[in-house]
Amino acid sequence: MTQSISQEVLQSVRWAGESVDLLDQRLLPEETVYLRLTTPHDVWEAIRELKVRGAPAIGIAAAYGVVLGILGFEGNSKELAAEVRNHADYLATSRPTAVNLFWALDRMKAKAAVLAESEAPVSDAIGAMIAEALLIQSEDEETNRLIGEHALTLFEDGMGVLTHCNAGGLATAKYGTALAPFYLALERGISLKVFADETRPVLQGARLTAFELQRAGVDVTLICDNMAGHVMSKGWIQAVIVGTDRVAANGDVANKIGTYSVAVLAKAHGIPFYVACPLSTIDLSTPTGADIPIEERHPDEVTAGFGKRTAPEGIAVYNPAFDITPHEYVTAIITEKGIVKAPFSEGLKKLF
Ligand SMILES: CSC[C@H]1O[C@H](OP(=O)(O)O)[C@H](O)[C@@H]1O
Repeated sequence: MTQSISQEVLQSVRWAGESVDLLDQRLLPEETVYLRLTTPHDVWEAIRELKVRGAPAIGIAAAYGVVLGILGFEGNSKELAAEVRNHADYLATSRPTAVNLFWALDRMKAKAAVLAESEAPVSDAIGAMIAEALLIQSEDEETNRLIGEHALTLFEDGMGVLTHCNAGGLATAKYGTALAPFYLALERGISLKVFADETRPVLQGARLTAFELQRAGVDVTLICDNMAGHVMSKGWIQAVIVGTDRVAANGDVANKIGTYSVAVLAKAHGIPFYVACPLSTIDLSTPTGADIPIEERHPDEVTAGFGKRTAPEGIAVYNPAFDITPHEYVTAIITEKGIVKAPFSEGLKKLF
């Protein structure tokens, strides 16, 4: 059951003791509404319907979704581990591309397995599972701050930086990945001019990145996706930085649809193209971008987004939510452990 409650802090997701408070990002920027989620299905639906979105935020929400499924569980810790696996496997069906969803769920299953081995009393085991989900969220906050520090070394005062989609605080526990350096730059008096692609069809750039950055006081200019090449040709962009939903072992990057086009334009203009992500988004078990499942979403996102029909009824629609940027177009991958440059296969392995 979900209900709306008011909240001051603009945090994408928060554990509330026996429920999850989740910011309904579909309603931003006009409305700030927190939903109170109480079941794993509530969380599954929130992820599927983009009430919560962004790879790390999805993983955090899913971890809490597992916890919601085991509150009050009666049995032993081995039976609890089986219950955790059931809820995790269900939540894993919500969206296919962001590896953080599976990374977080695997981490919760592994924790439950350790607790089962130790034959911990089930009430202690449930407490430990709650603590693990909270740790996933708190670690992500610190990770993003470190990503921001490393990314900021790549930017100079007065630079124009373009970003695509939303890889900010709303997509993570806090700060964001690609947007983290913008917040740090502001704190340190380094002036960056950010250009945010609106990012059709769901407009995460217009509705979320522009909202987040404007609210923080960052110099941000909103552009339509088809303007990226134009602003680059005018010399207004000295770097591009984006988030990602999954980095393959060879450095190929899955990210919001339109990212590949931006990467090709950046290369054509000799502009560095940076990808910011935590290690939890790097998937060494996926060899290349061709092996990353690309989510296809409902045609209405394209033809009737936000309630206004903008195409004829029944028109054929192709609506992939992500695309793959080959590693050849990536200048560097910025993580909490530092900046990785080509050859990515070697550099990424060394992070672990
Ligand atoms: C920091 S991960 C952000 C990443 O997730 C977004 O996808 P979605 O809004 O569909 O969850 C987009 O690809 C962002 O770059």
